[in-house]
Amino acid sequence: MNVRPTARFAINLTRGAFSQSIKRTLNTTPAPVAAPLSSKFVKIVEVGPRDGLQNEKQVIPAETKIEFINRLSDTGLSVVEATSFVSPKWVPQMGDATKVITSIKKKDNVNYPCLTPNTKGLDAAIKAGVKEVAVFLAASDSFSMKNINCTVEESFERVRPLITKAQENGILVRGYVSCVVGCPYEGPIAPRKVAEVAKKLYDMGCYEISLGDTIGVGTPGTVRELLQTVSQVVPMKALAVHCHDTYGQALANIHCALEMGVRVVDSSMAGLGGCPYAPGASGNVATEDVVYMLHGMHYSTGVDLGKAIETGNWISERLGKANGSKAARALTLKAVSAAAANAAAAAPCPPTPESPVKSKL
Ligand SMILES: CC(C)(COP(=O)([O-])OP(=O)([O-])OC[C@H]1O[C@@H](n2cnc3c(N)ncnc32)[C@H](O)[C@@H]1OP(=O)([O-])[O-])[C@@H](O)C(=O)NCCC(=O)NCCSC(=O)C[C@@](C)(O)CC(=O)[O-]
Repeated sequence: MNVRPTARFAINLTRGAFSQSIKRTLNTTPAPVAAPLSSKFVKIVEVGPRDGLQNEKQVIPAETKIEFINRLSDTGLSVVEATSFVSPKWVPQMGDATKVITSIKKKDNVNYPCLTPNTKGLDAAIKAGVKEVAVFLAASDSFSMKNINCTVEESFERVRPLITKAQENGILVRGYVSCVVGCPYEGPIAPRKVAEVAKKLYDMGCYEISLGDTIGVGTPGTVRELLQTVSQVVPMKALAVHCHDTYGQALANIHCALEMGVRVVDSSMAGLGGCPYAPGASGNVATEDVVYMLHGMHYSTGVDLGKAIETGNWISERLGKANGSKAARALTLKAVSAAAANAAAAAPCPPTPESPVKSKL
C-alpha cells in the first residue's frame, strides 16, 4: 500500500487545521444514507493501543503508545482500551503496560480498560490504578491453549477469582469471547458453544460481553445466527461485536449487529492489529470506517471524525504504514487536495510576461 497521501497531509496541514479541512470536506461529501434511520448512540470501544499494537513486530516506544492514547482521548471516544497486563514472554509488545497506563493523561469522561488474563495481571493493574479490566476467553479449546495456555473450562477457573477480586476492588470487568464464528485451528464454531461461554462470563459478573470474530470469517448470515443464539442467554444490550476484517466483512457484520440491536462496537484506529495467536488474521475494523458508516446512518458516537482521521494518520506514519481505513484515505486525499487548491487560489499571482500588445504601448 502507498503511504504518500498520509505523508503529504503531514507536510501540508497541521493538527487541528486538518480536522477543520475534514469538516469542510465532510460537509461537501454526500451522506451514504439519505433518510435518518435512528438517532441512537453507539458506544465505540477503541482497541487500537492494545489489539492494534500487540502484534507489531517492531518495538514501539512507550512514549509513542502514550501519545497515541492521549490523541485518542481527544477524539471524543469514551473507551480506549489501553494495554494488557499479560506475560511479556507471551506478548513482549505489551511489556510496558504499567508505564503506559500510569503515564497517559486520563480524562474523566474516558474509560481506559486493560486486559488481564489472571490474578497476577489484575494485581498489577490494581497497583497501576486501573478502573476497568477485561478477561479474554475463547469458544475453542485449541485457540484457548495457544492464547492463554489452558482449556476453556480451565480458563473459567482462572478468571473466577480474578472477577471476584476485581469486584471487591470496585473494578468493572468486561469479558471477551474469541473465535465466535470460526477458529484458526478448529474451523467453524457452533453459536451454541459461544452462547455457553458468554452466559457463563455474564453470570460470573462481566458487565459486557464482546464477541470476537478473531479471524474475520463471519458474514451477516453467520453473525445473525450467532446473535440470535447468544441474545437468548445474554441481553442484547450487554453484547458488543469485535470484528476483524480479514475477509472484508466487518462493516457488513456490524451493520447486521446494529439491526439486531447491538449498540457497542469494538474497532481499531487505522485498522491496526491482529492477534498473535491467529496467524494471518488482519486487524480490527478501522474506527474511522465505523464512525463514517454510523454517522452516515444518523447514529451518534461522540467521535469527531476529523480528529479520528488525524490520529489514525499520525499512528500510521509512526508505524511506517498506510492508514488501513478506506474512509480516512479518501477523506485525507480530498482534504489535502482542497487545501492545496485553496492555497493556490490565495497565493499572489506570479508576475506574467508582458503581452505583445502591452509592450507596444
Ligand atoms: C495467560 C498466560 C500468562 C499464561 O501463561 P503460562 O506460561 O501458562 O503462565 P504461568 O503462570 O506458568 O507463568 C509463566 C510466566 O509468566 C509470568 N506471568 C504470568 N502471568 C503474568 C501476567 N499477567 N503478567 C506478567 N507476567 C505474568 C509468570 O510470572 C511466569 O514468569 P517466570 O516465573 O517464568 O519468570 C499467558 O498465556 C499470557 O500472558 N497470554 C496472553 C496472550 C495474549 O495477550 N493474547 C492476545 C490478547 S487476546 C486477543 O487478542 C483476542 C481479543 C481479545 O482481541 C478478541 C478477539 O479478537 O478474538
